[in-house]
Amino acid sequence: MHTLTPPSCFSGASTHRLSLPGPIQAVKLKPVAVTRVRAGSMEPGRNNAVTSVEKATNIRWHDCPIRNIDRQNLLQQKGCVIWITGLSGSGKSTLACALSRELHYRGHLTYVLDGDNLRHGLNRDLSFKAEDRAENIRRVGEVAKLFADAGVICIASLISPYRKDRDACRSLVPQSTFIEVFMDFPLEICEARDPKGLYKLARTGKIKGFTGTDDPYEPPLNCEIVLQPENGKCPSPQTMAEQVVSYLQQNGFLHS
Ligand SMILES: Nc1ncnc2c1ncn2[C@@H]1O[C@H](COP(=O)(O)OS(=O)(=O)O)[C@@H](OP(=O)(O)O)[C@H]1O
Ligand SMILES: Nc1ncnc2c1ncn2[C@@H]1O[C@H](COP(=O)(O)OP(=O)(O)O)[C@@H](O)[C@H]1O
Repeated sequence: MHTLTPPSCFSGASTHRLSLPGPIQAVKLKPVAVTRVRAGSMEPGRNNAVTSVEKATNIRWHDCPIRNIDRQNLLQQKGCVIWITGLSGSGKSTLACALSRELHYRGHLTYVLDGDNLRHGLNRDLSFKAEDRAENIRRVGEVAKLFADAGVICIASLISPYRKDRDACRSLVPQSTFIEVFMDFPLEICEARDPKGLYKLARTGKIKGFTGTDDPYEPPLNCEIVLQPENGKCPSPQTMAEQVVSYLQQNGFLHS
């Protein structure tokens, strides 16, 4: 059982008192100026729901008295983004689940953002061309940032083939809270697994632009954790999950 400490932003600040919810007062909203994207600027063939979005201006950040540090104290952990990248079939989803389970059993709150799953909803409008992959990664990076800010250990598992897209996600969160994990397993291993039969379809030309066969994958140059075969054998998902948990422990993400 944790003791609730007052939110950090309240200490010594008599003007900042936590008030109990009272009657809701009507707030008169000022009109928000919008910049409309001209119809002519819409890209044909692309999802115009994205390109025609009205960009709001005159918007201000609204701070909330309960902050990240307060949520961290409550959860006894430091929110972070564990970004698992690698080829299809390299074991990203398997590791994400093993890690989530391992941390959950140790009493930590996690959430998995899996590329395949998100393409059923949030990212259902995106294809696999480079700009859509970039948008896919950008959106997941933003969602992961919110989870981490909520104090959650957010595990994102996506191919995320482009270095600049991954680096852009890294830059969204406080330094050291983005932990990039590279599934450094050669194409031959991933292709031999081929659990969804996608490599086979790609090799026979039935899928175009498949990562690793006819689309690029840029390995990280300087990531936090590299997982590789050992003595020609792939470590078990449990062993790899424990390696990531050790990193989290050693770097102060797990308070208890
Ligand atoms: N052309 C092409 N290239 C790569 N992958 C493909 C493609 N078409 C479909 N799939 C399936 O989509 C899954 C990858 O989705 P991601 O969102 O992780 O991809 S990306 O990060 O935007 O590159 C990927 O899942 P994983 O096998 O789990 O990686 C594939 O099952
Ligand atoms: N460490 C591992 N050792 C052996 N097989 C694995 C390992 N990790 C994953 N697999 C198997 O490899 C296949 C691909 O794993 P998956 O997690 O779906 O990869 P990805 O999400 O990168 O596409 C699955 O059939 C899975 O059971």
